[in-house]
Amino acid sequence: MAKLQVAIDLLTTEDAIALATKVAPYIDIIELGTPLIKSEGLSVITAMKEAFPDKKVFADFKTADAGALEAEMAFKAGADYITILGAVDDATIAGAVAKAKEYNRAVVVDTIGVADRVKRAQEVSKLGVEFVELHAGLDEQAKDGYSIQVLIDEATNAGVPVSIAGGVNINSIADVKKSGAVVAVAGGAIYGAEDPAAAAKALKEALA
Ligand SMILES: O=C(CO)[C@H](O)[C@H](O)COP(=O)(O)O
Repeated sequence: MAKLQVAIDLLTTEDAIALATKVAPYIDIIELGTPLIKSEGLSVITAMKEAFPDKKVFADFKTADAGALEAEMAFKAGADYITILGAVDDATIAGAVAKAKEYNRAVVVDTIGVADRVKRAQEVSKLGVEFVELHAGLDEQAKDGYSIQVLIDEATNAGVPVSIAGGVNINSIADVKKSGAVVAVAGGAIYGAEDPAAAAKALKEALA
């Protein structure tokens, strides 16, 4: 069954932990968004892992260089996963993967900004990453004509383990599931909901 990842794009540790507390029963992976980590620093990773030791904590670093160094920072702070950008040199991804092996953690490649996401997903999968995030970021989603269907079609054809991120919600979750993605990432559909727990529960049930 595909896992459900909540992307916490809030700005304080307090708000992030409060949200995670509400949705934890329905969530497999807790993602600390890039703005949250920039706002609070590495301490938010440590606080989240201490609060939820049984959940996977995903640090959305979106690292562009110094993969080994940044991976070590994330893993030492308590992260189970770090994201490295797919648009960068293979050496950056390979450096992070080597560190992940040392710490028994994992690397996820984020394809935000990559023109051919499927081709890059297939390439970086050979470097030993856990899975590849087929991702349309918040700015891309805000553009006229954006549809998550493009990510769903890409996941269906990827042939390597992928997640989908970019507007996953209750209307798209059935197609996300059908695509074979190993993880469905939902941010705004959960933290922006009037009842985040109910929203997470509905998404989790749709993946079952
Ligand atoms: O990484 C991100 C932005 O860069 C978001 O966390 C990701 O796009 C998922 O959020 P949403 O479901 O709100 O699109």
